[in-house]
Amino acid sequence: MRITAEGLTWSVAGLPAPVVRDVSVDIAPGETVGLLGPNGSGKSSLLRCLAGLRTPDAGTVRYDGVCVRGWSARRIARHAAFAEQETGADSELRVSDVVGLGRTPFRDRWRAPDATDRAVVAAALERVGLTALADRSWKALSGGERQRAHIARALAQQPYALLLDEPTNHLDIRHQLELMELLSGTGQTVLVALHDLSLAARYCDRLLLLHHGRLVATGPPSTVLTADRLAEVFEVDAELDTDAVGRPAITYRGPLAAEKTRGARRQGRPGDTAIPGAPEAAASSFDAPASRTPPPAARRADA
Ligand SMILES: Nc1ncnc2c1ncn2[C@@H]1O[C@H](COP(=O)(O)OP(=O)(O)OP(=O)(O)O)[C@@H](O)[C@H]1O
Repeated sequence: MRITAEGLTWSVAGLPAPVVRDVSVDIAPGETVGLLGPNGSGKSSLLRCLAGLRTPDAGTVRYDGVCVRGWSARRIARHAAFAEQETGADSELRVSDVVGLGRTPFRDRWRAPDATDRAVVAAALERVGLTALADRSWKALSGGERQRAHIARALAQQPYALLLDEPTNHLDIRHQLELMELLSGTGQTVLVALHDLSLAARYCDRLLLLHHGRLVATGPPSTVLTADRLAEVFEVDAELDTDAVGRPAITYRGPLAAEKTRGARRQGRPGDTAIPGAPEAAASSFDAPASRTPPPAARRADA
């Protein structure tokens, strides 16, 4: 499924500037796109706008060219699954019940899960390596296990697109790598917010870089991740090299000294139009490559 947004702006009353500011993106079917940006740059808010959980003040979100404004949550959920950073841990449910919530958009309200639902849930648990914990109480899970269960819930939704907010932040390195391999191999459209730039560089086809709510760069990892941009946006001193498969390899020397970052902060504060060093941002926002992999074929009744 292609996800496009044009001129998205989302504000919160009382804040001096919109949280998401005039963002345009075009994510091709089957693409794995990393959403990067410092804390508070608007990644979660943009994901929520794209998942229909926030109504933008301006701009449109389209799934395969159809504007989703006014769509019910159920209809959205039949197209895109959204997994948030943190959710409540007090549930009395079993792990398989939580993953089974991903089947809700396809069931009548009062119908119990059927054999298809159970098979889909079992397959999703298997894909994230949680089969052995299917009957475990949700409350008993570790943070990383819970995070993998949320991914399983999103997979059980059998969406055309996955919108994931920092899905690796509680995972050990093996599970981080496994998850990124899983995501980049699903064939679904994936937009994933990540703080780990190296993971993003290695597994994503393309990156979107947000700063103060604006999209300041988009393109393949090798063009988005440059030493200058890491200095300007993340305020770190980094050295960029190329790894054995041609992806950027980052070595961090440390945070930039305060005097070096003051200029970048001044230039990037709310109200500015764009940060220096990223003049191509607006012009290159619509550079999605042609479809790489078709969306999952056999699914279920559509909206
Ligand atoms: N409902 C809200 N009410 C008030 N402020 C909000 C709300 N939602 C987002 N913000 C503010 O908007 C900014 C962007 O938040 P958002 O969560 O989208 O950033 P983020 O890039 O996902 O950050 P992080 O990397 O820390 O998770 C933050 O300053 C946040 O405090």
